[in-house]
Amino acid sequence: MASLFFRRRLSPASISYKSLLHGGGEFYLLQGNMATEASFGICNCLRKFSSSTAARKVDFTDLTRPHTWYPHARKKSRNVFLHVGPTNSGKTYYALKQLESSSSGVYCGPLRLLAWEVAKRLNKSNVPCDLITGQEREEVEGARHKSITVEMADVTSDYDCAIIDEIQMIGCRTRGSSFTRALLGLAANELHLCGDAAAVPLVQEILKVTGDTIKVQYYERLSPLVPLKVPLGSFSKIRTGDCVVTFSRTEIYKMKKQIEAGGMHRCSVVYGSLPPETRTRQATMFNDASSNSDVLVASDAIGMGLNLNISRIIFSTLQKFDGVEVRDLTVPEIKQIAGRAGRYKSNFPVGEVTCLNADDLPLLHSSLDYPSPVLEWDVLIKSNNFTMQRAGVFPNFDLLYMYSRLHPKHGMHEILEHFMDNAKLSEHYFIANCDELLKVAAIIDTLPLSLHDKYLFCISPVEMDDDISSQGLTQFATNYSNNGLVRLREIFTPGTLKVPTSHTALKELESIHKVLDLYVWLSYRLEESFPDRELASSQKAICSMLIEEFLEGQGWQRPRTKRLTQKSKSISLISQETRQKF
Ligand SMILES: Nc1ncnc2c1ncn2[C@@H]1O[C@H](COP(=O)(O)OP(=O)(O)OP(=O)(O)O)[C@@H](O)[C@H]1O
Ligand SMILES: [Mg+2]
Repeated sequence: MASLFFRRRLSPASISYKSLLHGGGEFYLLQGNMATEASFGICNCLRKFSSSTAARKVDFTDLTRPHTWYPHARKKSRNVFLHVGPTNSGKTYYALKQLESSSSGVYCGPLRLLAWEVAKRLNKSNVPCDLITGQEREEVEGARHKSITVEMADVTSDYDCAIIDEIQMIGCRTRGSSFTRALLGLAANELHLCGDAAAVPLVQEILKVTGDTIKVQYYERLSPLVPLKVPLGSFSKIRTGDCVVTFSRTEIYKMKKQIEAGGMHRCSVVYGSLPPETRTRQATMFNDASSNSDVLVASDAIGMGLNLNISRIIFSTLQKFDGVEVRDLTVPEIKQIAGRAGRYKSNFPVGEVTCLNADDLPLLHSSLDYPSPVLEWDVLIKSNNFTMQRAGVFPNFDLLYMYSRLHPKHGMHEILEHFMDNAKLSEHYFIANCDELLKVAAIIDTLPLSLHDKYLFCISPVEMDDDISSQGLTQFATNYSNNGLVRLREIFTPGTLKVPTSHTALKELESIHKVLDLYVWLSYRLEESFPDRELASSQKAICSMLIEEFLEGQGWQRPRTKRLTQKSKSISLISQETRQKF
């Protein structure tokens, strides 16, 4: 029974490295090769599973030994290097140097933008490098290196060198389990972990049972970051290289308008729900001294690892709405964002940081002075997105499946809830928050889909709080369940996209982009059933082009540099062709 199970699951549709994950989005579990991941502990369960009496004795909710799920990595004695220190201290730079000189390797980043940046950098240094995220596969001939989003980590391949960037994300309530999986599962001779020193004790504890060798290397900031004693006070004092940080999209556009009304500056904008390609172009434009854009207005979407030519960070507020409540920014959040100013080797070697309002300065200064990184975890636990000194873990599909065999009447929602309520964990782990999955499960449980299909829809990059995005998912799942084939045109009419004329229309276009992105994600996992990837991709490009036209209308200017002009042209060409088609 166990082998049949494996054979069936190893069929291309269900497994192939083309995998089950999405990257750069919001929730990620699982990976390319579920069956192999089932590994030692679970294999034993599978064997026992052939006898239903024995199976009943196995507690599939026992997640106390996640390191045993990765037999491939456990066969290696890995040299683990922890590169820790403040922002802008060269951690990622050093690790990437090791990757570049390795015979094969993988960079695992927390964001699509970082994966793109690293792939570009390696290819530029003549190290052919594939780019793989949930929604992209850019393969380069002869590549033995990959730059990926962490959820795409392949725990069945051998690497000479692997990097996991921003390892402190292991404590993130939703995405931490993907970092844990990469940490325990990457089969690399050398594993480089970059991030905050706060992660050191936890990583050391977790790796005590793996037999790996660990070395910790501490870094110092490469260029100074100066907290200013005076607030900005007014946008009339904005200057080239400034980045104003605020957390709502309405505020971002309001501030952009206010700054541009002064007639001295043009602003690029970067925030989470902008399509990633638009975010990159906005950031590139800001970085390019010859473009018109010289000021950035951004949310904390700039907060991780990105290298931007920022001279001064100006916090317009030190509070943000985190989806549940308005709360103060945590110390690490403030440090991460402030750390974007004065990047080493950028146009501004000395960074400055201040607030718009004088009232916020004391909190800013005390946060930047905060001494003990380990204590920071105490602060982290109070924020809703991190947990203290524990790493996220989540049952892989095998466990859910085996549990479901014992409880055939249970839908995905009940199974997930059961794991949430009953999971046994060791003291270093917490079970990842799966609220988003539960919302999807409640919808797809009404459809006659296999558990595997349901699982796929659950882990897809849908934002259930976004009406259009959740409607898109429901429609895709319904059509898939009815016909086994989902044509994009059944849900979306190409040729109807327009430049938004209001903020509501802009938001709608951003959501449509998310639905198209979801289609592309599904098309990489259910290729035959979602055949219109090319159309979805070209429509995504149109969405970002129209959003950029909106930004232009808001005072933003198209870049004048040759490289960027060519980029814009190719996007226009795609859209023209697509428009002609319809
Ligand atoms: N030895 C070096 N020579 C040249 N440039 C360097 C060197 N070290 C770092 N840099 C550059 O300095 C900038 C910051 O380095 P890096 O991105 O590695 O910092 P980091 O510590 O990873 O920061 P963060 O915590 O924000 O991710 C990058 O632009 C990087 O290319
Ligand atoms: Mg870094």
